[in-house]
Amino acid sequence: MELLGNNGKDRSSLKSLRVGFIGPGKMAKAILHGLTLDPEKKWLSNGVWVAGRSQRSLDLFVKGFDKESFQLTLDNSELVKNTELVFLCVKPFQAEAVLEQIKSLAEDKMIISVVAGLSLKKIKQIIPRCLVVRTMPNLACQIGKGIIPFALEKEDAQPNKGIMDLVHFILSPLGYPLPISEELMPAVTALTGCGPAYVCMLLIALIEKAKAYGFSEVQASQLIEDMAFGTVLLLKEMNKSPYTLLSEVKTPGGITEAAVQFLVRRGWEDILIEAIETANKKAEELESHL
Ligand SMILES: NC(=O)C1=CN([C@@H]2O[C@H](COP(=O)(O)OP(=O)(O)OC[C@H]3O[C@@H](n4cnc5c(N)ncnc54)[C@H](O)[C@@H]3O)[C@@H](O)[C@H]2O)C=CC1
Ligand SMILES: O=C(O)[C@@H]1CCC=N1
Repeated sequence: MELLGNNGKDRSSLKSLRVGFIGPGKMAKAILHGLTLDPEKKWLSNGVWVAGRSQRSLDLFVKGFDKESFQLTLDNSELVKNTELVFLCVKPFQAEAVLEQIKSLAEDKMIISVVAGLSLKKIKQIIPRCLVVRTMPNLACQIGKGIIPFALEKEDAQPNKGIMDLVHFILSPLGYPLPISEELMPAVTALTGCGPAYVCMLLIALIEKAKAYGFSEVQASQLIEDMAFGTVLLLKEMNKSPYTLLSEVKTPGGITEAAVQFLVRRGWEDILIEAIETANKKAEELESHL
């Protein structure tokens, strides 16, 4: 595959790589923002192609960016014709139709799919001669802090090392790329793909309670968001585990312990675990239907 120059080891060919996004939605925008964080700006210098279903969605997508850097199209095939690296960012049930549309033009190109439930096998069934990467990022890609588990096809038992390095190289401006085996995709979908939603639910509950105690909306948001931010930063900067920090906050016989014991009695952890299992099951079901 020419684009990969010597199995991904030759990076000089990447300088001229043209990137495209099919599906100008939330995830594509997060990835685009993430790519702009790359210090060499290598991905955007050749012009970025974006394909969508309506001109309005395309215009909204590039709002806030330098429009000159983009080629917008309503034709997915035109995008694939003009790019070497395609981020597939449509909803799961839209993906197969898109792959069928682009299949004759996508041979020998690289497709990075973020589509939940869409297997490597399914993509290769439709486009046998493309290089495909299956990922499950989260929206923190937008600020270069995403977790990006990815799976590659395996030649024999192991994925090709050169390709693995290349994928790291492409995805690293978005955060933390993590190679995993494809069987774990439903699990990471349930944990880190959906994860920002669980964190937001916790924050919303606390913000609502702060408002009920009489804090203004602005104060309540600041109190809770900064508390959460400080907590995670403390874990990271002091290399502390959540288990340790929990025991440090929880004075024996004290106030935190009263709240923690209540949560344990009410099965808070079990509820969360069941929610993750529900998401995992849903991701597996999606995979069997796509
Ligand atoms: N939102 C999230 O946090 C995450 C989403 N994903 C995956 O990313 C994918 C996209 O999700 P979102 O960005 O949230 O959805 P979205 O609805 O914001 O974006 C999908 C976009 O695809 C466009 N589209 C639909 N059919 C099309 C077609 N035939 N050709 C071109 N464009 C078409 C839609 O108009 C829309 O702009 C999904 O498959 C989802 O599983 C993965 C990880 C996290
Ligand atoms: O809710 C969803 O289906 C997608 C997958 C992970 C996050 N959003």
